[in-house]
Amino acid sequence: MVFNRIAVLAVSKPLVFKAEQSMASELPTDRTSYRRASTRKGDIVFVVNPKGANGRTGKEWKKLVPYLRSRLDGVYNICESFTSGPSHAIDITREAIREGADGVIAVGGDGTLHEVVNGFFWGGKPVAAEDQEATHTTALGLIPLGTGSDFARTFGWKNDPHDAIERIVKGQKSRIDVGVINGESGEPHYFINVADIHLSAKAGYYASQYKRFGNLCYVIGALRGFVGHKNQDLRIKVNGGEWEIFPQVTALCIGNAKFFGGGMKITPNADPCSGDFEVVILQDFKWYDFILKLHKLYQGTHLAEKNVHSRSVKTIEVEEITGGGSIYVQSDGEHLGFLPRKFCVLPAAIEMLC
Ligand SMILES: Nc1ncnc2c1ncn2[C@@H]1O[C@H](COP(=O)(O)OP(=O)(O)OP(=O)(O)O)[C@@H](O)[C@H]1O
Repeated sequence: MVFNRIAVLAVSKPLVFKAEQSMASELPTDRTSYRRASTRKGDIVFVVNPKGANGRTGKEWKKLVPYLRSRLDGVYNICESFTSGPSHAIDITREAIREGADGVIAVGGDGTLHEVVNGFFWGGKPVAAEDQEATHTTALGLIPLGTGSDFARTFGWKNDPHDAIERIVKGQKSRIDVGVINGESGEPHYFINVADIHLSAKAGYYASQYKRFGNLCYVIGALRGFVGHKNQDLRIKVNGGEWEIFPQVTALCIGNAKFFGGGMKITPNADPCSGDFEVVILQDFKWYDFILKLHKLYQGTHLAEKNVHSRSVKTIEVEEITGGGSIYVQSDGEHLGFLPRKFCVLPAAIEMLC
């Protein structure tokens, strides 16, 4: 894989912190990545999606930099790297880990976090520092500045970047689980929040086209998702057991954490430190069920409904019974393709600043 290089911005003397100056209105045209600062104070790499939340992330980040500098200067080298487009955060993260960064912080929404998490892996294995003598691992961090920022909700984190910086300063870490998704071919794909199938995934696919409307994008996405929607019979295999048939599935959601779709508590018992996913299957929902039961989905009280099934799993395979690969799959709000897919939990796979 070829990496191009982007500016490295470090606060430590003699290096000059250039974060404010670099926040140009134009993005760098070359796709470049993180390079380690020369002093060995410990590097924290901030992977900033300037286009997150319809450009709000870039503006908020610019305002945040002086505060960040005041809180972290003297403790860490602060390195910032702006993403130039989709998937760039993956490359930046891999390079930062190989170079021995102490932390990689996703600055943006769940999509940016998702890409940073994918950067912790390569070729089906965790990425490691090139320096064989490195004694630390790279921790994942998050400054939630996206449209939905659903992952942060599980931890009860407010959408306040100053709080997020305090978490980085405190340096308290927990190991959290990551989900891995395998398809019929290709590289495994990783997720940290919720992976979901069918109507919700189709709605998410459309919602991503309306992010300029803020949280309203999820309503628009759901309305568009309903057009032509049909509940489908699906076959699932849990923890390597027997295949089971679930008729008339509206959506199947695999939660490593609890929230998706801009605050819906879809998998209310999921816990990213548990070593298990919570799987929630909605069956035979009609459009009016969403109107009548929407408040329950937001409160996480929908599990008591008779056509909602929930269970704790370590692996789940999902297939269509009939049909030709038209059932949408998304992970962490990012479109991933279509069924079939296999989802496995990787317990305690990443150390997170939380
Ligand atoms: N420079 C860029 N220009 C355009 N798109 C980008 C750029 N960098 C990253 N992206 C893409 O932007 C998408 C959305 O980013 P992000 O998740 O940060 O914000 P959001 O969608 O507003 O928030 P949320 O996912 O929490 O709703 C990601 O899928 C990512 O691939």
